[in-house]
Amino acid sequence: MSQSKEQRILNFVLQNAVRGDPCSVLDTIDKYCSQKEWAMNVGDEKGKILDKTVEEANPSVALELGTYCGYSAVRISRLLKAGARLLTVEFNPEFAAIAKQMIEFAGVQDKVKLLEGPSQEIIPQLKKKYEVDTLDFVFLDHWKDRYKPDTILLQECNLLRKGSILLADNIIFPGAPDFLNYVRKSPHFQCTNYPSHLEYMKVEDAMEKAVFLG
Ligand SMILES: O=C(NCCc1nnc(-c2ccc3[nH]cnc3c2)[nH]1)c1cc(-c2ccc(F)cc2)cc(O)c1O
Ligand SMILES: [Mg+2]
Repeated sequence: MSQSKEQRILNFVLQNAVRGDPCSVLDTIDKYCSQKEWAMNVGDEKGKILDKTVEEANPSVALELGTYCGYSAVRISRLLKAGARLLTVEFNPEFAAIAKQMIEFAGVQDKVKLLEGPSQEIIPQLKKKYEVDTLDFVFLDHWKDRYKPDTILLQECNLLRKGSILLADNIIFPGAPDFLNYVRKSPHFQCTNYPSHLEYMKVEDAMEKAVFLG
């Protein structure tokens, strides 16, 4: 059976990156996906916006929706303080299996918990099953039509507190228009737009930060 693109990305990392070095893993994925095969990692340009937002949040508990190959899970967890943790949700079992190996190779497995399943099922379990009180940071990078319903679900489950920071990828391409409309019109969010480009391409994209006001 021919290998998947995601398996080829993982193999390239296993053969070319430095085990236990998150930056080397990120650089190696970016090298492969810019030179050989495009893939939907957040990439280095938007990754720098992600870095700044994670540093601003300095989260004890962070949530990522949409693990994919684990690029942003490695990117986020490399910045977490001692004792802090990232919960990352992946729906696709093949992606989850690749991400698990990527996270372990990067050496950040002690900071990351990979949860397999649909976000709408996992979010309501976070408090009781995963011992979450509230989330300090949320990175939305999963199916774009899930951003708005999952943001509403996070509020309904009392998982956000005054100052919780949400960062959403792909605001322009593929786009998440209902989410953007919702957070920008809501009195409960203070929004900031960060123009950028689609990973590994010259195509316009953007990220949106939405701070929960309580
Ligand atoms: O679809 C994307 N990302 C989503 C992957 C995912 N990985 N995991 C999930 C999940 C996880 C739990 C879920 N629970 C319920 N749905 C779920 C979906 N979704 C995506 C697509 C593009 C893109 C750009 C240009 C193109 F021409 C084609 C594509 C760019 C990006 O930066 C993306 O992030
Ligand atoms: Mg994305």
